[in-house]
Amino acid sequence: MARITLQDIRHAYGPDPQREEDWALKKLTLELKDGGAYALLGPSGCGKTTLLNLISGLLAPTEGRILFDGTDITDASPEQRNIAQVFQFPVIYDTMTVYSNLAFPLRNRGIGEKEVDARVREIAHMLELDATLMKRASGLTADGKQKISLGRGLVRSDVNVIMFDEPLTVIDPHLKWVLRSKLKELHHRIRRTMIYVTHDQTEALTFAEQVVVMKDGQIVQIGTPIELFERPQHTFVGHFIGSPGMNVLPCEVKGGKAIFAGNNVPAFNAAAYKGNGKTLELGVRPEFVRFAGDGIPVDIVKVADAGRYRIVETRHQAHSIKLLVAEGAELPSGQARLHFDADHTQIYEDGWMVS
Ligand SMILES: Nc1ncnc2c1ncn2[C@@H]1O[C@H](COP(=O)(O)OP(=O)(O)OP(=O)(O)O)[C@@H](O)[C@H]1O
Repeated sequence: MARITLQDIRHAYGPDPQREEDWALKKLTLELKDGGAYALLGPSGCGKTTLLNLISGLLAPTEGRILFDGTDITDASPEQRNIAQVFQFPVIYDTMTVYSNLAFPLRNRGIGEKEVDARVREIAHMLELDATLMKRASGLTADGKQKISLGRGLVRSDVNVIMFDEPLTVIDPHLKWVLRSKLKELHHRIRRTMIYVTHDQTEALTFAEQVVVMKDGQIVQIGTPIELFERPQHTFVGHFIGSPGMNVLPCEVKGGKAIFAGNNVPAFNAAAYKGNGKTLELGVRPEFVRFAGDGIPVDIVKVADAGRYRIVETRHQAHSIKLLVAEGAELPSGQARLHFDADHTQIYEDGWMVS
């Protein structure tokens, strides 16, 4: 296991990067704790795979250093870094049995058969592969084959880090949630440093203790699922995480008070605003908006059933504001007034939360 440090890392694929957009990964410093469960989360093209490949050694950074437990491994090969990787698609030997596939990474390192057998059976049991252990891998479904890939990634106990790159893509939707929770459980049991790359917020939030949210080659926030929900440091995090995402509304701040379309809106960090950023916005998640006797006047434009609650879309002038209302709770019709929970209403300056 290892603590992973990325020091002033930057990466460009082309030669001679000049402009900001030439960098696939903008300058970042990041420390991943020994034994932590991390997710790299962000939309396609934000730099997740680039970051993962820099850690695994498939790519050499244009700038900066990478350390494992304080030792500089920037120039070390992927083999020297001692990493296990699970990819989007199964990487297995079709002609071998499930058992031999799982045993392979261990036998390859000269581990004794007694230990091989114990590890293989333990991992197979965790992944519910016991019944198929002596079957040929070729006979398994795509789900089953990907479980073998996961098992091969998890079976060694001497790796510095286990990396998962969108590992559940080929998994049937109904099995996805089973494996998501299984991986979390596995992390609790084996406590290896794990990095999980995904663009799916549910996967990231279920698996990780710390989620690294990325956008345009930059890290916009690192936090626990609760921190990302309660205190998005950037409007992008507010939008990207949550369903529906955070309401982001234009505002002004005067004398330490936020004003949205002529309405005073208490916001927990309004008094901290001192700058003169180009864009000022307030953010409040639909979970922290409620109907009230007085407050911002709105028209109700749409109600969508989402199971245990309804998503109500309202409009104030040209601005859409969404809120969640519990199933069975009474809904006003036509017009209503909204109250934002001040502790969960925050001001953003040029996209970043004012602090
Ligand atoms: N081999 C390459 N050569 C040139 N540019 C690349 C290369 N690989 C990635 N890029 C560019 O670097 C940026 C980051 O890509 P990266 O694959 O790291 O993003 P990602 O978040 O993993 O996306 P996805 O989820 O689609 O895999 C993108 O603009 C991409 O076009």
